[in-house]
Formats: sequence, C-alpha cells, structure tokens
Amino acid sequence: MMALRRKVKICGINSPASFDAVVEAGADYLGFVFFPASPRYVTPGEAAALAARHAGGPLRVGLFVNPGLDEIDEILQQVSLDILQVHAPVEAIAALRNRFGRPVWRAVGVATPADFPAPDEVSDGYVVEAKPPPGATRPGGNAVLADWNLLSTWRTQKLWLLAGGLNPGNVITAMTQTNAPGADVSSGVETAPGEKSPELIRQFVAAVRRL
Ligand SMILES: O=C(O)c1ccccc1N[C@@H]1O[C@H](COP(=O)(O)O)[C@@H](O)[C@H]1O
Repeated sequence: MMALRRKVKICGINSPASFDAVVEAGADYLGFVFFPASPRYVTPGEAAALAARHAGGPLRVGLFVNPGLDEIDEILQQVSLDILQVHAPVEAIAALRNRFGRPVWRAVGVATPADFPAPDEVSDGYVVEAKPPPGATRPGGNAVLADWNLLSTWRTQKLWLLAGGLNPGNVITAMTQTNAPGADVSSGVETAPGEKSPELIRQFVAAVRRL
C-alpha cells in the first residue's frame, strides 16, 4: 500500500521573506492570522499583498478566533482564502460552512479523550493542539506541546493537523508517534514571536517530507 503524503502548514505568515520561503519550500498550506492580539496578526490588505506575490502554491488558510460572519465576509472581499481555520465552538461551524462555501477546520484543544471531536461533527478538518496555558492571551500559537500519547489513540477519517510546540527537530517524532496526517507550526519556525525564519521554514517542510 502506498503511504499517504503528509501535509504541512506554516502559520502566521506576515512578511514577504516568510511568504516566499513557504512557497519555495513547497508547503501545502500557509496561514494568515486575523486575530489582532497575535504577534502574527496581518490586516486583510497586508495578507492580500502577500498572497499576490505568487499565484498557486500553498493553499491560503485564514485563522480566526470566534469570528463574526460579517468580519469574515469583509476580509474575504479583500483577500482570497481557500480554507477557514477557526477557534470557535462546534455549534458555529455549520453556519460558517453554509455562508462561505469553503472548508472549515476547527481548532481543538485536547487534554482528555472527551475533547476529541465527535465522529459526526460537520467540520471539514481539525487543527489539534494542547489547551492554552493559564493566563494565555491567545487560544493557540503558544508553543505548547500536545499530549502525543493521547493523540495516538484518536481515529478519524478527516484531515487533521497536529499543532503546538512543533519545530524542525521534533516534528518527525511527533507525527510518527501520533500518526497525524499533517503538521502545523508557527512559533517553532520563528526567532522571536512573529519573526519567521526562512531557514527554519525550509527545515520544517523538509523534515515532514522525509516521512
Ligand atoms: O499564531 C498565533 O498567534 C495564534 C493566535 C490565535 C490562535 C491560534 C494561533 N496559532 C495557531 O496555534 C497553533 C500552534 O502554534 P505554535 O506552533 O505552537 O506556535 C497553530 O495552529 C497556529 O496556527
């Protein structure tokens, strides 16, 4: 049986150098963070200017935290997004799918089996990470490792990306141990919060491609 090619997403793209590095490395997805409290926040105009640097290439994912429908509508008028990644209750997902006609990935913080998405959930995919630490100012992007042992017990037919605290040095072990079909990284390819390293981006994508 042929092994499935694992997916890789680089999130928090906020500069021409990081955008170009993700395209050149051949990642599957790149993420724009539309959450103002994040050090990776980009305005819709900035995201559009970055996206215009290269047609095709990685699919564009927009990251939102408890978004309003009108907020996403307004952003989509400025920048074309292929996928919506949302930190939102499961009850909000159907409305987002219906309104925008794009795949919606729900970001899920997992600490116990009870946190795993239900098999009949309507989300098109998941970004699965640890729950944010106490006092965190954002629900993700905190460089916290998920419980890989716990995740190795989860089964789903849908695409899911393992996230949280990944870097070029641990992503192979993380994906092997959890059997995750994809990996998502932000902090682990940065030299400081919000400062992406083209070299670390290259190393991260190359590591996933070795699997
Ligand atoms: O990156 C952010 O600032 C962010 C803000 C709000 C919600 C999610 C965010 N990032 C996502 O969090 C995970 C893990 O990131 P990290 O590698 O641990 O930094 C990833 O899905 C990011 O897309």
